[in-house]
Amino acid sequence: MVSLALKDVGATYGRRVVLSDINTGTLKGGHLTAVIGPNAAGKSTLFKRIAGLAAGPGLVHLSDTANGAEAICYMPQDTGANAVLTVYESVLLSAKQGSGWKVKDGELAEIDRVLAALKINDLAFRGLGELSGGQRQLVSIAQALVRKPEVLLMDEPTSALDLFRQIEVLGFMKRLAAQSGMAVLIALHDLNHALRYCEDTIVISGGSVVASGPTHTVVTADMLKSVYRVEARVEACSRGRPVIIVDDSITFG
Ligand SMILES: Nc1ncnc2c1ncn2[C@@H]1O[C@H](COP(=O)(O)OP(=O)(O)OP(=O)(O)O)[C@@H](O)[C@H]1O
Repeated sequence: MVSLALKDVGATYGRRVVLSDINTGTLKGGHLTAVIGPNAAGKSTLFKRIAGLAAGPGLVHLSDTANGAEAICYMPQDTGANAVLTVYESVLLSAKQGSGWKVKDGELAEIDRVLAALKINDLAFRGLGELSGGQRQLVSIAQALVRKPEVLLMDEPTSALDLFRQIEVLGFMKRLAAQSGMAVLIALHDLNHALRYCEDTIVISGGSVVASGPTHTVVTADMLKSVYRVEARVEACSRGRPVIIVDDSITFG
């Protein structure tokens, strides 16, 4: 099963240093890791650096991969819609990326399977340009999944989805990771989703990792206060699951 580890990783845009000294333990395939932190902390930049789309020092170390650097797929936060293509064509194009244009029956069946799993098969022959924001986000997830990555970096994949689809997609990703051994890193702003679906969590603030480990040990009232500047409690709900209750924002000084 694939695993990923970051050693002294940094990222720069030109001369601007955005991330520095990012070290992680081994991030194992088979489960979801949340990457959380305030706006502009560096979450997207970290994903771009891991995917080789941003420059910087340090080592992104992949072990036990069948495909090397090709194993990594980055699903960006904002996906431009090529209005000329249908949903099906765009997903097929993504599946064929870097592997020639001959299409096998199995590949078409895989596209059908992914569209059905995300419950968007009814959109297959609609133009991308005529979709809603949430529909486009589901298509982006389909485009990433048909590439069968070993490491999938999902940048706020549920930000445009309604409540039903948020929990459907995250539950589906959790089952898929467990079945396939894929390592999934998900940038999230909804920390209750991190608590519910992600075994591990990495907290980025100001371009550095300020906490990491099993989610329930990382998402605490103290972290919410120091990193997010909110007064909050993590309490068990009536079903025994931990949930965050935010009481107030904190203004320092
Ligand atoms: N192409 C770029 N050139 C220069 N600076 C950039 C570029 N992209 C991002 N930045 C800067 O890098 C910092 C980190 O941005 P990044 O997008 O990684 O944050 P983020 O944690 O994903 O934020 P958000 O939660 O708001 O999406 C920010 O200060 C941002 O302005």
